Amino acid sequence: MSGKSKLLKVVLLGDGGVGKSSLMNRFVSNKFDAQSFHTIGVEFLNKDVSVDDETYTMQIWDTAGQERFKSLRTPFYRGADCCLLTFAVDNLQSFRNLSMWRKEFLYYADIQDGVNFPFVVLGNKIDVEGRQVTSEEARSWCAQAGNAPYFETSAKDATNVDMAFLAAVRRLREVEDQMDVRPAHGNTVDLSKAAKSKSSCC
Ligand SMILES: Nc1nc2c(ncn2[C@@H]2O[C@H](COP(=O)(O)OP(=O)(O)OP(=O)(O)O)[C@@H](O)[C@H]2O)c(=O)[nH]1
Repeated sequence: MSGKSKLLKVVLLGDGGVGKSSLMNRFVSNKFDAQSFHTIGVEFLNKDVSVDDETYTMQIWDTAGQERFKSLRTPFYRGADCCLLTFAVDNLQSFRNLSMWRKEFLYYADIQDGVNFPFVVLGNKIDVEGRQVTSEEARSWCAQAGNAPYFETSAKDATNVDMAFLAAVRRLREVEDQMDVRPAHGNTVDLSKAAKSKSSCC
């Protein structure tokens, strides 16, 4: 791939054990380790991709989901271009914690406009029996969280893994396109008022 690809920082978040490292390894190296160890802090891997004729280097940051590693992972959220919020469909608590993960990300990444940030949600381990979260429940959570795209994945058998990561790039492009066409109310300077205030000043 040419040296012109854009670098995208993608952060993977979710409870410990939901399969974040396994998803990253499946996507980047097409490998799966049934004995995957918990991540300590963060790790990252790069993968070059092509989406709608544009090339990108996805820099995927895999974070440690366990609570005790919070202070090690949060400094890495700043500058993220997209965030993959991950839970395991056989673990209800990991689904309930999605709101907490979204909030933690927005706070430490210092992002005010969460609705317009490109999140993608992954319900992983769909190959496992004993599902505790339905697709409808997951979709309805995504709808109220800025309409984040939702994918049901299996890092084990590779179901939808590529699609979910590439969706993060597409979501980012969509959000950027929306921002481009939206009038910039917050930054608009009313020149007539500016002129008035200047004339009344000292
Ligand atoms: N059956 C099945 N097992 C999976 C899948 N994804 C991950 N696992 C297993 O789940 C366990 C935890 O996976 P990890 O990828 O280490 O989870 P993690 O989210 O990175 O965990 P932390 O590093 O603690 O945050 C490992 O034993 C994996 O082999 C999947 O899609 N299906």
